Amino acid sequence: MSLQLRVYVPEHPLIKHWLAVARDINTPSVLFKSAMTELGRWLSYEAVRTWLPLMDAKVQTPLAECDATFVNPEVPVAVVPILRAGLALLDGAHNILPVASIYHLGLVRNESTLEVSCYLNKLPDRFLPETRILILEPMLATGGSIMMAMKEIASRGVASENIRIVSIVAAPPALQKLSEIYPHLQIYTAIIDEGINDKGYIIPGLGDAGDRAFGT
Ligand SMILES: O=P(O)(O)OC[C@H]1O[C@H](OP(=O)(O)OP(=O)(O)O)[C@H](O)[C@@H]1O
Ligand SMILES: O=c1cc[nH]c(=O)[nH]1
Ligand SMILES: [Mg+2]
Repeated sequence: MSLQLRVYVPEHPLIKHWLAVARDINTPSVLFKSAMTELGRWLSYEAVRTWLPLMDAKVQTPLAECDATFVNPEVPVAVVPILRAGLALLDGAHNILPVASIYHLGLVRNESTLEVSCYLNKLPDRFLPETRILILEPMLATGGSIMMAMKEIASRGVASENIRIVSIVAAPPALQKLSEIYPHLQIYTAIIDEGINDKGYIIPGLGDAGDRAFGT
């Protein structure tokens, strides 16, 4: 597979640990949800590292004035969780980006055909072009869901350079589709797995992320 897009798998002990917890079939739903929250937190932390716009300023400490650097409050930051499973990453992501706006996008695969349909779209009509958008999509499998999400977001005026994806398990078919259309997109994932089975599940993956996070 030739990949032009940039896929980052951060070498971080907490990411490895929570991925192992999430993968384990014996992990109960309540702990699975915690693992997803932690993965959402640490992968979002890595994803915003070179992406949040900064602003130089001066601050007065109790003792003296000094140079300071803030996150520029004039550049909007948005988080788009792909329901349902993306909701499980939201607490962690929102924890490090507390002023971000949250725009929910509800997508579901037909379990037989794997066709994706949209049942909830709370995206605005347009984003300001400089808006930084973090998409939370834990499973990149066939790529049908993330391609629909990217199309909806990009058509609202944001270049793919300003979009980053946080995923937990990414599979080659989804990465291939993304790279063909969005070569400058950056993806932060806990692991790249070997492939998908004939039912569209990632192998070894972690099973159905939505069902496991919500106990259904
Ligand atoms: O790359 P794809 O083949 O499109 O698969 C990925 C999608 O599959 C799951 O959603 P699902 O349809 O199971 O909905 P859920 O999150 O509500 O469980 C997962 O949460 C992703 O959104
Ligand atoms: O393995 C997979 C693939 C798609 N969606 C999931 O929740 N798990
Ligand atoms: Mg599901």
